[in-house]
Amino acid sequence: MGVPSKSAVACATESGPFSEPVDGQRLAQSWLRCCERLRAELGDDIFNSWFGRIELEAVAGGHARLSVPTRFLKSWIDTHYLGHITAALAAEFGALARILVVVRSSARGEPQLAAAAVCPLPGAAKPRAVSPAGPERAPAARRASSHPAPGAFADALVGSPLDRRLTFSTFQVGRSNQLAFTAAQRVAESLGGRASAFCPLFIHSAVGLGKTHLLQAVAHTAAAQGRPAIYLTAEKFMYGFVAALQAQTSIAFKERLRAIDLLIFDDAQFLQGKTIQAEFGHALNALLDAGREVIVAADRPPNDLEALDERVRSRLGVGLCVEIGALDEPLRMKILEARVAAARAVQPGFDLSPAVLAFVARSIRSNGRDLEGAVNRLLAHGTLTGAPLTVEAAEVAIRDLIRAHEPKRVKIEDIQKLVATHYSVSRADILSSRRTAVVVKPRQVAMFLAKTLTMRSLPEIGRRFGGRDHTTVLHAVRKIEALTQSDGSLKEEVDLLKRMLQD
Ligand SMILES: Nc1ncnc2c1ncn2[C@@H]1O[C@H](COP(=O)(O)OP(=O)(O)OP(=O)(O)O)[C@@H](O)[C@H]1O
Repeated sequence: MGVPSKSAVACATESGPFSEPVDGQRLAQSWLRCCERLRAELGDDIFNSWFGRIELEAVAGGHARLSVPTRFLKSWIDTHYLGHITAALAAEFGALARILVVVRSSARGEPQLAAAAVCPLPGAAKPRAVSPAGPERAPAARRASSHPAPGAFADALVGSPLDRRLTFSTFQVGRSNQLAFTAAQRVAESLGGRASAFCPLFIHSAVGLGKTHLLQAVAHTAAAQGRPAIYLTAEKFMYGFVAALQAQTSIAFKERLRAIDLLIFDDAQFLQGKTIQAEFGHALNALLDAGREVIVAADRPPNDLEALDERVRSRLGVGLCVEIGALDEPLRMKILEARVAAARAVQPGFDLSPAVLAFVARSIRSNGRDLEGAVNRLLAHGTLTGAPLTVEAAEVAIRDLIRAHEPKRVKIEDIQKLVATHYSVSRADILSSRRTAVVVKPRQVAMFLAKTLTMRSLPEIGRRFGGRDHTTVLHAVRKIEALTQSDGSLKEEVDLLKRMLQD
């Protein structure tokens, strides 16, 4: 346990219940009692999450000054727990005119535990009586910052497993991922030095477009350099935090997390639970304030992570935010060729003709995972049949992968039903020969949708709309096309119907 520094203790001069500065020993003992009260009042979870790093620095002149390591924690305490702290301090020192929470130095390195009274870790031996003579760390604080704790806590900080194939050299670069690739490389190169200019780096994309691949590439580079970095999925973080709470080592967990140079955080969209999110925000702030490097990936940009606390979102959004776009055909081809070359290392006879490669690159547009799946299918097909792989055979082998991503087939009958319901007419009205405005408009909209959402020809659509001529259909299509250019609300209506039919 440390002693409040002389200057901190003596700085307040106003009169009040404690117009004389409280001496270090009394301060430390009183704060320990406050902590016990707060823990009893708020429960272990909340206490361990928020109060472990608060230090009572001074009580004098009717004022108390507490310090915390980050701005985030300060604002959290100010908003949520100032009343509790005020009451706990009042029980020790009588009513105080002002409670001030300040942020301690954000320089790298350990918090200045020696200069203030800190709360004990749960389960730690009670701190010895404080010596007013000089700075000395509490046994609990010493354990938190320098020794790995056993069991669940140690396991929680091992990080998520890395796939050794996911490196920068196996990542294929194209138009849609060039920026994300370059930024991730910069983060990897800046390790150990100052944080890159665009920290935190936030990478987002739809599934399977290479976020994890890039993040793990950064982690491999860090590992090769022997830097203190950790790759964590949101799931692993949540497991680690809950395990640490259960093992009553959450403060040590947080200390360890904040001692790293680089946090690589994947699948941020899965972060759930208020306490856990708050902890993540807390760790994030501590790292960023200390100039550490942070890289985060999610399936959407920070602002769209609705489940995340507003403050975490905005903190994530202050650095560089990069989207990986859909893989275009040349990039799909590069990924396929690289995969085939890797497969050949395991099975030397394996190859795909340029025609098959082109067919796969053209047909599988979804993502890297499906491209990988396609190569595995074709490899298995070749191994099992021993026959040369034609485009026709390849089509059969990967048919389900292609189908899974084809746009939903829309039926003319469904269009007619939906449009009729939307305009409050019957399907029979749409198919009838009635020419009143109330029926003509829905009929024309339905014909337009049939032409744009299905592969049917004009004559076939005419037949399906009560045996009309194809010129009638063409007229309807042109008319709705023209109207949607000038009439915004009709355009919205048609777009909505389209979305409803395609979902
Ligand atoms: N540009 C690329 N070069 C090489 N492989 C790629 C590329 N993009 C994606 N892949 C491969 O596609 C597969 C899926 O990629 P990854 O897991 O990185 O996607 P993700 O964006 O993290 O997806 P999710 O959102 O589902 O987590 C991996 O095997 C990865 O190696």
